[in-house]
Amino acid sequence: MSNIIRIATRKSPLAMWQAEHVSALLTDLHPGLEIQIVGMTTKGDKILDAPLAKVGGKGLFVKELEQGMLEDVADIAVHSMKDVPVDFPEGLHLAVIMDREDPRDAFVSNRFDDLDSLPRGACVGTSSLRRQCQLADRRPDLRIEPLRGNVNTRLAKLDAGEYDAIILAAAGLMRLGFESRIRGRISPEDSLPAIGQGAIGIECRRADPRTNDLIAPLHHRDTADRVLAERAMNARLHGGCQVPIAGHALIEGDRLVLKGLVGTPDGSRILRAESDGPREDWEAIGTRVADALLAQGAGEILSALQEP
Ligand SMILES: NCc1[nH]cc(CCC(=O)O)c1CC(=O)O
Repeated sequence: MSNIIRIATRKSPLAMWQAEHVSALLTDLHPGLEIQIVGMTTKGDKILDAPLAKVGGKGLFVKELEQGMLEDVADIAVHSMKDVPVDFPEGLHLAVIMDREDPRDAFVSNRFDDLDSLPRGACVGTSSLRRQCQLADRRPDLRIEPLRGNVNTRLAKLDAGEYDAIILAAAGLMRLGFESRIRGRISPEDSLPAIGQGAIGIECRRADPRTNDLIAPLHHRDTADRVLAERAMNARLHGGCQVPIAGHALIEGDRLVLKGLVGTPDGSRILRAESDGPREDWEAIGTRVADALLAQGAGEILSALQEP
């Protein structure tokens, strides 16, 4: 056992790519280490017709992987940080946050160059309340239609003519070799990215020093400080479910700057806040941005959305 690391992952092409990526980095770091990839189907992969916000939110994609580590059928789980809930089950922790890919949203279309070129009333696919809210604010005339499924499925639906354009994370497209499908990257001013977007995290058992030591070199401090600030904001704002919240941090020298946003799905209200401070104060910065949003009424917006 001592020379093997078992990676729990979802079986979607993006999740598999990310697991293989971590596998390749670990075998480079530790020659002789053997990696086994344990593919799992999560509840979130099975329920494809309902909006995620309605069926229980993001945790649906990680619970089975966490169970695998607790039951010792896997040693680590590789996640898109965007999909990782704020809290971890007893005994597990987020050991590593890896170097971030482009965190921006991407505009993907076969006919149009960017948001501004879309004709009045054009149909745009996204199931993310965060993207929907910012899109509706900028272009209230657009028809925004739900779009679920993995990245490959979403591209296929665009190609089948179901939408004039779709919005996806640039990171997922780049990882899967679809960079050429990106017509434009949407600036954070126009679409503030999701908390953790573009970053990969590795979760493992706390009481497993061997595994923690083996993966530690994959930790990327700049990305970690940024993503932890974004997550601290999220923790203060609510907890779990899928809601129109965006958070994006940058490092400038030894300072960390965090922008946050909460809005209504129809874009009729959008609250924004920003704060900065020494990078090691990521938690306080995240909390400050959340408090500034709450002072503007974010609590009412979020609780209205979470009512059954
Ligand atoms: N919600 C699914 C998901 N989780 C992570 C990514 C993209 C990769 C990343 O953010 O690291 C995607 C697809 C998308 O939003 O287009």
